[in-house]
Amino acid sequence: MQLLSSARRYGPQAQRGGAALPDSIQPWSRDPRSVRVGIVGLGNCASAFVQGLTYYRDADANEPVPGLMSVTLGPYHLRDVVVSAAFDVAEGKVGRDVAEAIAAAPNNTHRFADVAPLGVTVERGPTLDGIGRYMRDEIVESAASPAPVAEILADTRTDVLVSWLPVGAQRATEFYAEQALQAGCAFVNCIPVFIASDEGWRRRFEARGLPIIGDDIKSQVGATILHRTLVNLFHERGVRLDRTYQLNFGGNADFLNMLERERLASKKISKTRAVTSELGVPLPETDVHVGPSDHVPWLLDRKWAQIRLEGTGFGGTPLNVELKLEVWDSPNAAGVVIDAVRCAKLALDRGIGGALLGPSAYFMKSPPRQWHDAEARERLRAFVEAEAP
Ligand SMILES: O=P(O)(O)OC[C@H]1O[C@@H](O)[C@H](O)[C@@H](O)[C@@H]1O
Repeated sequence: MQLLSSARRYGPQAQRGGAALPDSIQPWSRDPRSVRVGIVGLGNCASAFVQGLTYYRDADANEPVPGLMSVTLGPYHLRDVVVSAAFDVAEGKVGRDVAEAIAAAPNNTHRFADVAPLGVTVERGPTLDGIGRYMRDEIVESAASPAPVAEILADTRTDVLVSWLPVGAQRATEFYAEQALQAGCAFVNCIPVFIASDEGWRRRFEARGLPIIGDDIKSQVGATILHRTLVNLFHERGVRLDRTYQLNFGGNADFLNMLERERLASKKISKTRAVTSELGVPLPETDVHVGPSDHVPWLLDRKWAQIRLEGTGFGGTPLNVELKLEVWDSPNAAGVVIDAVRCAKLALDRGIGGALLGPSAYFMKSPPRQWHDAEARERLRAFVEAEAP
């Protein structure tokens, strides 16, 4: 796809690196048959997402397909999701076709599809706080100057902007949320920076009539949903939970980046709240430990989670659960995002703006409103079937 010149639309001062962006870009007519997705951050998660679009292209909507929650969602088959724009900061990715960029270092996820060139070139986004201390050794920053993001989103008629920025990228996340608002895109925030769960941001998306789903992706069968399910089970079956931990380690850039403890504040809050929100009776903070724990390079994009729950059962007897989860981290999250972007597009189609509560609760660890996963799933169904926002 040829990106149209932004100069044509807004004049020279709005070109690459230029300052003046319009307050908002006029809405263009959206294609009712496709979901056009802009990607921020061409890391492992984006790789799994893009590979999935190829891998499941011909999935049969009439039978269950291993690995997929939904082949079709509303009117959209998975093959209706197309990549319209992409942004990164790494020299090995900027200026390349998306299909090539997803294979570039330090990406190290499982390769399960041969992706043909998409005709979409990765644009240079601004770096801001997007490269952590430990990532500086892994990433050579592109020498290109930053592209005018909002204008590219508008020119490429992007419906939904998805953020897969690294943990701790507060300013970069806010920058892209702002660009989505200006360009008229829905926003799906997969990282633990509070946007959908922040009232101020939520109001701004509502005022612009743009949907937002966030924050912090909850994997298909990942550490968070497993831990939540067990905590809820203890409660429902009358076992008192006394203390619990969830230790996560893996070999991808996410885990390397998270060795920088200062970047972790919002991640720990997000993961911990996702678990403690399932508690029937609150526990002292000292008895709950949930978070990323270490980087083990040879695990590549695999994530291992060690989860323990210690409780008190009938007659005061101890009842403990110890489990280990082994997953490929990014493919485990990608399918969830393929559903999230289709929900965001459905909301655009229906003229619904602001936070999508049911989808956010089902897909994300830190939604604006938490529900148990079974209820969130029911609310998601009601949203897709147009019974509720
Ligand atoms: O397995 P969980 O707890 O649902 O979390 C998984 C996701 O958490 C996100 O914060 C990571 O950036 C993703 O890479 C990861 O897949």
